[in-house]
Amino acid sequence: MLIFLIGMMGSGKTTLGKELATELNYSFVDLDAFIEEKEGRTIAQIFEQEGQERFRKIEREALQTIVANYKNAIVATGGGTPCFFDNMALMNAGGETIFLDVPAEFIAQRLSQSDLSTRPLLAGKTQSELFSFVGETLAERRQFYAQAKHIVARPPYTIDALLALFSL
Ligand SMILES: Nc1ncnc2c1ncn2[C@@H]1O[C@H](COP(=O)(O)OP(=O)(O)OP(=O)(O)O)[C@@H](O)[C@H]1O
Ligand SMILES: O=C(O)C1=C[C@@H](O)[C@@H](O)[C@H](O)C1
Ligand SMILES: [Mg+2]
Repeated sequence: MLIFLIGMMGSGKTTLGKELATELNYSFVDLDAFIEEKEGRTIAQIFEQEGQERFRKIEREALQTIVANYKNAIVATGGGTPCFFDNMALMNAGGETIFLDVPAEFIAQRLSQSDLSTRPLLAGKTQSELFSFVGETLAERRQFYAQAKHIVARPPYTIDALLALFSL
């Protein structure tokens, strides 16, 4: 089974995805890391050198490669992945999708304690800009995220909550 974790930057896709893969003895694929390895440069460099539009095409192709080549894997997607092309339909057809619906205030709080320079959409933002950006972006993206087959909408955001979705 392929399980895609979706949600905003900072919702915990990478952190929870790694734990879930270990628990299920599945492979773990982080879409951002997969792209960085394939391209030989960081996400920030891709944005800087070629812009977001090109990044979204690279991201779409990487997602197609993963759907075609992995069988039992947890895939932590990028925060924007569900919102471009028909990526949501591709993931729903290829496996199970789980939206980590973490409130904007939690996310902004977590992100404010992390390194923003690796996240090009957040780099250089002040604390108050970060809080408004997260709130507004989540509101815009919700229509895409909400197409997930499963939604974890309240704490605790733990792997037990994810395992319970599949009665595992
Ligand atoms: N359940 C949690 N409780 C508290 N903090 C958490 C939790 N999950 C993740 N974090 C922290 O939040 C930050 C972002 O988590 P993580 O990198 O897993 O998010 P992400 O969804 O993969 O984000 P991105 O889309 O930017 O890759 C990290 O600093 C992580 O330690
Ligand atoms: O939310 C987003 O649009 C992004 C999230 C990250 O995972 C990266 O994919 C990139 O920084 C863009
Ligand atoms: Mg991540």
